[in-house]
Amino acid sequence: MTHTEGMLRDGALENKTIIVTGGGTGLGKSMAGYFLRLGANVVICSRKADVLANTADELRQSTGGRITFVACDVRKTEEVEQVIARAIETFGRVDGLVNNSAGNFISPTERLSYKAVDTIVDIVLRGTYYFTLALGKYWIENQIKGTVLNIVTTYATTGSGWVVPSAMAKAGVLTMTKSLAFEWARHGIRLNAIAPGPFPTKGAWDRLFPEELARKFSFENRIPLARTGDHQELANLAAYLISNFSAYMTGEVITLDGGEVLSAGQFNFLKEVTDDQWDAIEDQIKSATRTGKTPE
Ligand SMILES: CCCCCCCCCCC/C=C/C(=O)SCCNC(=O)CCNC(=O)[C@H](O)C(C)(C)COP(=O)(O)OP(=O)(O)OC[C@H]1O[C@@H](n2cnc3c(N)ncnc32)[C@H](O)[C@@H]1OP(=O)(O)O
Ligand SMILES: NC(=O)C1=CN([C@@H]2O[C@H](COP(=O)(O)OP(=O)(O)OC[C@H]3O[C@@H](n4cnc5c(N)ncnc54)[C@H](OP(=O)(O)O)[C@@H]3O)[C@@H](O)[C@H]2O)C=CC1
Repeated sequence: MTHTEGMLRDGALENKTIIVTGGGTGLGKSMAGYFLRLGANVVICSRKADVLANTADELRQSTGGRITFVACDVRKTEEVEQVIARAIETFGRVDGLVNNSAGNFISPTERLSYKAVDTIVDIVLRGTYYFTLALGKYWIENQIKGTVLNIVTTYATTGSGWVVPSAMAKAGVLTMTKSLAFEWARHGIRLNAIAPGPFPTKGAWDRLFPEELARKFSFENRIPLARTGDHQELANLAAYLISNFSAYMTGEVITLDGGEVLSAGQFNFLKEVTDDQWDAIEDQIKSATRTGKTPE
């Protein structure tokens, strides 16, 4: 068994219909593909109909699963409602939602226009709560114990410069996850989140790790486990969180980042110390301890 293999058993998502926003590309596409392999019906949506159509064809062929797509800008409530209506029309009901659509780019904040900030916040925060609110109303009215999975980021908790609109919006999504998890638990609706570290995708790399940066920074130095994530690792966790296997978990955010977020540890700079230096340091500390000991 390796980390690039599917984790859940065949049929683990049988009879579930799951909407994956931003499911035409990147991590959304990988999650959608794995959900199909586990027997789910999948609806993918985003703005680009041609990208969605190609992905739906590809995944239908590679998995033999049931998938449909609807073009939708998550910032428009009427389009969000159309996706849900089409999912119900096609598959009879909706059981799960993965809020994965996002917009982001690195920039010094003082260079941003108001519109640039609004664009990111609207896609990430507004888009997520529009979809969650619309489905929550449907689930409560129809007594369906739905599940929401929100894809956030590690800096939703730590904060981060140079991606401030995304950090503000993802933090809002995280707070919504926890708040609604409590409020809607009485309806059997669960909400959880994943905070991924770096997982190579064209969308993220073009906007957050362009060539100019890639030449200067290496993931091997940055990430304790010395690699980026594999899409299947994220899909495995997502499938678990959207499945009934996680029925007792709600309001949780799970970090999947090879330990990247732990770099704030105050003594982590000691990574640079060699074995010989440690021998000398140990001697110094022990000697200071002996000198400082109170005589018996
Ligand atoms: C050292 C190691 C670090 C490695 C890090 C690795 C990666 C870690 C990942 C961390 C977390 C990742 C989170 C993610 O969200 S990744 C997902 C990224 N994917 C996308 O963003 C896909 C969708 N994005 C887009 O479509 C566009 O990028 C955009 C969000 C901008 C939306 O496009 P749209 O066409 O709707 O908008 P406009 O082009 O009209 O732009 C709107 C305003 O924004 C201004 N803008 C756009 N880009 C920039 C820029 N680069 N800098 C400054 N301003 C920008 C644009 O000018 C518009 O404003 P104005 O009209 O006022 O000019
Ligand atoms: N890759 C990584 O390292 C990390 C990613 N993440 C998160 O993972 C998720 C997926 O990102 P990733 O796969 O890397 O990047 P992608 O760019 O591939 O995915 C973003 C998706 O969002 C869709 N989208 C953008 N704007 C809208 C909109 N207005 N309405 C509907 N859909 C929209 C895009 O499709 P379209 O353009 O057709 O609308 C695209 O499919 C995001 O939430 C991101 O924040 C978090 C941490 C790290």
